[in-house]
Order: sequence, then structure tokens, then C-alpha cells
Amino acid sequence: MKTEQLLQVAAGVILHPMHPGKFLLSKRPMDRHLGGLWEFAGGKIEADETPERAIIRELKEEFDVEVTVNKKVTHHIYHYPEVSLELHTFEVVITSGDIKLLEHDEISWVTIDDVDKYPIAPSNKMIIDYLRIKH
Ligand SMILES: Nc1nc2c([nH]c(=O)n2[C@@H]2O[C@H](COP(=O)(O)OP(=O)(O)OP(=O)(O)O)[C@@H](O)[C@H]2O)c(=O)[nH]1
Repeated sequence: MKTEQLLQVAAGVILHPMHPGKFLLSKRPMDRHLGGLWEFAGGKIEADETPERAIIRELKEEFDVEVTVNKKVTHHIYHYPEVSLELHTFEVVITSGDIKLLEHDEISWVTIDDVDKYPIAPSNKMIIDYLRIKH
């Protein structure tokens, strides 16, 4: 498969401001692709937008918060039967604003040890594995 055919997606591992080791999972709305599964908030990267700019924009749109990107966590390709995507994942911190659920019904601050209790979007398993190794 050619790279141009991959849907480019940015996802953010939002670190808890006060509890080191906790990060945010969000439940995807039921009427969306992978509805009901838990994700790292984010979304499609627009044309002429860097992955970093995309995650900053998406988190503003979804939670009304300003974030800064600490670092890239990982970057991988995943093939669902219906869509193939390239997922760019960043560790971010909230620099301004309180989270408002503008698109999600539910969020949860989790540690790497509780993450298995959440049904996660399949493409995110690799991110979780990476976070587990780095923990
Ligand atoms: N945001 C996000 N999307 C993910 C993750 N893992 C994963 O497979 N995806 C998939 O990546 C694709 C893009 O996500 P999205 O639907 O959130 O994008 P978006 O906010 O730009 O949606 P929109 O086009 O309705 O505005 C979806 O097919 C989604 O299922 C994840 O951790 N976060």
C-alpha cells in the first residue's frame, strides 16, 4: 500500500497535571468509527498541517484546552479492514484551560496498570505496549 493512501491521524497522550504516571483515555462516541472504544484524543491531520499542529488543534476542538507537545511517543501504521491509517502519537501537557467534553461522552485518567480494563481501539495497542516498556 502506498503512503498517500494512509489516513494521517494525530493522537495525544495527555499527562495528568498532578499525578505522574496517569494519562487520559477518551471513549469514542458510539456513532463514529470504533464507537465505544477508548482512544487517545486526536483526529485526522489536515492537508498542509504538521502532526504536532494537528494534535494541538484537535485537543482545542475536543476539550477546549491549550497543550504543548513534550515529545513524539511513537509513530506506526495500522490496517483496519475499512481504513488504513498512520498514527502519530505525542505526549502532551495541558498549559491552559479545564477539560470540557465537547465531543466525547466519557474520559478517564488511567495508569498503565489499569489500562487493560478499557476496551481500546486496536491500533492503540502498540502505543500502550510502548508506554508499558517506557514505564
Ligand atoms: N482520534 C483518534 N483516532 C484514532 C485512534 N486510534 C484509531 O484507530 N483512530 C482512528 O483514526 C481515525 C481518525 O479519527 P477521528 O474520527 O477522531 O478523526 P476526526 O476527529 O478528525 O474526525 P472527523 O472527520 O469526524 O472530524 C478514525 O478512523 C479512528 O477510528 C486514537 O487513539 N485517536
